[in-house]
Amino acid sequence: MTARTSVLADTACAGLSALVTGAGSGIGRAITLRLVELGARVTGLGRRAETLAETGSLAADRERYDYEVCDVRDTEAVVAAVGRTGARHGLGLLVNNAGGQFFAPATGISAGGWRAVIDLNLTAAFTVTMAAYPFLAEAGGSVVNISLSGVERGGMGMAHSVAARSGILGLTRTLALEWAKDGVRLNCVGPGTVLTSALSDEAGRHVHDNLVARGTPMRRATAPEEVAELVAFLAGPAGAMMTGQLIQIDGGAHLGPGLHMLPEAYA
Ligand SMILES: CCCCCCC/C=C/C(=O)SCCNC(=O)CCNC(=O)[C@H](O)C(C)(C)COP(=O)(O)OP(=O)(O)OC[C@H]1O[C@@H](n2cnc3c(N)ncnc32)[C@H](O)[C@@H]1OP(=O)(O)O
Ligand SMILES: NC(=O)C1=CN([C@@H]2O[C@H](COP(=O)(O)OP(=O)(O)OC[C@H]3O[C@@H](n4cnc5c(N)ncnc54)[C@H](OP(=O)(O)O)[C@@H]3O)[C@@H](O)[C@H]2O)C=CC1
Repeated sequence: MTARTSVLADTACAGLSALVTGAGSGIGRAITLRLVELGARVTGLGRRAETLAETGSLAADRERYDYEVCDVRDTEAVVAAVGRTGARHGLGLLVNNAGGQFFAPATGISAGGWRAVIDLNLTAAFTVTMAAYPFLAEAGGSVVNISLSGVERGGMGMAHSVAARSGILGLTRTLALEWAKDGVRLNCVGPGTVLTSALSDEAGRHVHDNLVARGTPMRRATAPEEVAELVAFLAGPAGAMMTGQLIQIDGGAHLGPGLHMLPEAYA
């Protein structure tokens, strides 16, 4: 079965100003393109100008997209980029999507490797969210943090990343409580296997042979556009009473054998 992803009204995000980290590829690009298509204006963040610009060339309306080159692990750069974006356009939605990790058993993760993944997947999201807060509070906006399917059960080969994303879940729920008074909502979306080139490059055949065929009860990958539709839903009026949630979009992977990055998990 293939994915039918476009279910929202054409103007579902009209008037929304959004910031998407990692907008130059994969899931972040799909989210950006869908938000623009639904009427939002989006600033993309990432380290590579070329890929960020390419996202703009694919957008339904290039006038409603711009980008900032910024390493989200660089606090000063984040504060400046988010400040410029908020001052220019306001901020009704932040999507913390930039992230990633290498796959290794915990015994293969050095102190430096641990730090790199925690910095990218936990600390950077905290930094971006804090920089965005004044603008989100002004707009009564929301945050969507891109997490992992099965983050609450664990995943072999992902100790650093699961630890970071579990931290994000705790942060999401705590800020959902603290910022409800400002009308700011925060949610997590946990994709299962999404066939982006980043994943294929890192995991090769393991993706189809194990993650999809054995780890996913519905036996297919999640399309990036399906993740994008869910993010748009959460950002718009239909999501107005949803906060502090983790929504898994993974074909049931978190209920079945789960997704693991060490092939021995499926032996
Ligand atoms: C609950 C389970 C769910 C499972 C399903 C979820 C499937 C998930 C899919 C995805 O996330 S798709 C995206 C996949 N692609 C990526 O994730 C690639 C992204 N990688 C990166 O962004 C970077 O490699 C990094 C991980 C952020 C590291 O970047 P950095 O520039 O900081 O790296 P380095 O300076 O090169 O190295 C820092 C440190 O890390 C060690 N290291 C790097 N790679 C490996 C490796 N393959 N194995 C072991 N260690 C590694 C490196 O040696 C350095 O450590 P020290 O030398 O300082 O000790
Ligand atoms: N693909 C999958 O199956 C799944 C993915 N995820 C998560 O979804 C998110 C997107 O993944 P996916 O689209 O597959 O992967 P990609 O590698 O395509 O996307 C990651 C994006 O983040 C950006 N990025 C990485 N590091 C930094 C940084 N330090 N500063 C700014 N931007 C950065 C990259 O751009 P640039 O290099 O230009 O900076 C890139 O555009 C990640 O958090 C990933 O872990 C979760 C579950 C499953």
